[in-house]
Amino acid sequence: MTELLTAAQMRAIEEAAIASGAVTGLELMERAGRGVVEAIVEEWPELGPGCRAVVLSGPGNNGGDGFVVARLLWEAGWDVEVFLYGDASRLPADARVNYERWCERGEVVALSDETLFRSRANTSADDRECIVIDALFGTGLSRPLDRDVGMHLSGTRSTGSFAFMKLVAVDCPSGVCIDSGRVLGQQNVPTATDLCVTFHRAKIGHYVTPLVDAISKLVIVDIGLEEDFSSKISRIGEGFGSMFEIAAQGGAGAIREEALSEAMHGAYETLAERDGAVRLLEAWFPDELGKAAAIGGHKYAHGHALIHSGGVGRGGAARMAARGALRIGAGLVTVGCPPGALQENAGALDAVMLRSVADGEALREMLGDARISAIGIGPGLGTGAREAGLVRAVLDASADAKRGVVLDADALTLVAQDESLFDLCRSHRSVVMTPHAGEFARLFPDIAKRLEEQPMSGPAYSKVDAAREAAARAGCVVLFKGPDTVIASPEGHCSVNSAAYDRAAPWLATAGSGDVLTGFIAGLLARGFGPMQAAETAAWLHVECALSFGPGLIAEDLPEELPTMFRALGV
Ligand SMILES: NC(=O)C1=CN([C@@H]2O[C@H](COP(=O)(O)OP(=O)(O)OC[C@H]3O[C@@H](n4cnc5c(N)ncnc54)[C@H](OP(=O)(O)O)[C@@H]3O)[C@@H](O)[C@H]2O)[C@@H](O)CC1
Ligand SMILES: [K+]
Repeated sequence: MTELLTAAQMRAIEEAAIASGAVTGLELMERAGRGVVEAIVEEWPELGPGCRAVVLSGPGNNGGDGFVVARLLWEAGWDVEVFLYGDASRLPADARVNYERWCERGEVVALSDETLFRSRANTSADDRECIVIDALFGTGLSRPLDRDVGMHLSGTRSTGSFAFMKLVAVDCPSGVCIDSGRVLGQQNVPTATDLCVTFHRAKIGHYVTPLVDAISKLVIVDIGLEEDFSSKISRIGEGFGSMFEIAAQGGAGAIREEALSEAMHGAYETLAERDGAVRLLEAWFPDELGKAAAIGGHKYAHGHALIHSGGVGRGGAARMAARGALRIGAGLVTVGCPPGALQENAGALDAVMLRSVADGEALREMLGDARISAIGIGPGLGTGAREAGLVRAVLDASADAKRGVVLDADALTLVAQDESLFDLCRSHRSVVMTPHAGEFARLFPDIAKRLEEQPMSGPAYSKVDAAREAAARAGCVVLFKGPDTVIASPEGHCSVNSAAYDRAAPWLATAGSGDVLTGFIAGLLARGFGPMQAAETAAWLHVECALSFGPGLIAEDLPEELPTMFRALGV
């Protein structure tokens, strides 16, 4: 599990590293540029001397990285053209040094339609492979791109004149706010990018839509910023300014590392409770899985999950959820259904038990059994008055009990329709809501609207912000679904479970896969996992199971893949 950074956190890490005297900005820029070139060579080993590169550099340090890339490719025998958007005399110091180093080797052309067109015209008479390096803007983008710059960038993409064109973004595709993954201004889709090379750590925007959908491959280059040092700072967030002031008082000239770490420690202590970090659930294994598996004894020691089903002909979703809850390790799982659906369910269930539950009253009575340690309700449920009564009973009868509840699908629609149910969620200690985008908009219409508004300045409001705000408002863990699932707790803890890049599993978008996720969460809640932990672990395993099974997956395969996963994980 790693932390995703914001642009401000990344800047703070770089500034602190430079201020500590451990490294200079120029060295970091050299390492960044070298990292981009190495990533290009690794991605396209067939390219090399004689190939063409068009470098688009911007007015800040992202442009500086571009000049380094230009020089290193040129030294490797590539045919390099460099365009600058902005005024060379106003480049920041390190970018300026690299601009001058490039000028000893080649020309810098002012970026315009006309100059770029001339380059393209050359290319069309020339069928050599070409790489375009987007080093216009990185983490310093503060406002929308001028229309013409946006056109230059998307123009390189849409032109037919490049024989073999690959677009490589330095740090991030230009025009995107890296905190949110959203484009500033009117153009609302980031330019499709073949390879994005970022530095030290991925940023939040790399893992959420729309940016995550626009990048084919993300490479993270280690530019030597020390791990421990940065993990402390990334937690500090906004406290960094004052921390730096404290540290600066500690010495004349260069800030000593001891003073810095002391100041960091102080700031960390003050801000630890807020924990603004966003975790990426990738290549991650929750220790709790192993610990919980080690509990021996009676089946009740592993919890009892109740999954509530809809009426006749609507029970498949609950049965799949129940199978998920059982496979993930709940000691017992019961499907509760209306009396009329008993026969249908009985014919389709074996290890999962079955109970007839007529209405909310009957459910309340059943929940007098404190051994029922988790409930999943919503998939295939229906949205009538009887079903609203069931959801009310679940929330009422579980608020004081140590019982986790997962609300999904129709249960979320019912909560969105009835403020008194929403209030019950707020007063409950362990509810997990699992909305997809449509359900999210029904539950939190104003938040969804804010997420849709086109941002004009950064940092823009992101899916992470939306999930956090929703969780705080609902007093529940909110698992906001998608290939970029964001999970947030009311206390502000937040993680992203990505199904992108190396974990892309498009076949997971199959009917019923969300129902299985509900079952996974309910099963883990039954086993005693806390709501955040259950949601994170279930979401992570859900993608792992899909990756392990591969294409052709249907929802029923997901629970059946868990034993393979557990064996691979050594659980
Ligand atoms: N720091 C380090 O040590 C390292 C940094 N590294 C690299 O630096 C990058 C960050 O550099 P950066 O902070 O200079 O920001 P960058 O994205 O180049 O742009 C800032 C400039 O653009 C301007 N500007 C903004 N929006 C604009 C717009 N819409 N249209 C026009 N202008 C606009 C803005 O002007 P202003 O907003 O101040 O008016 C400012 O002049 C980072 O992504 C990474 O690639 C690596 O080398 C590793 C070491
Ligand atoms: K860029």
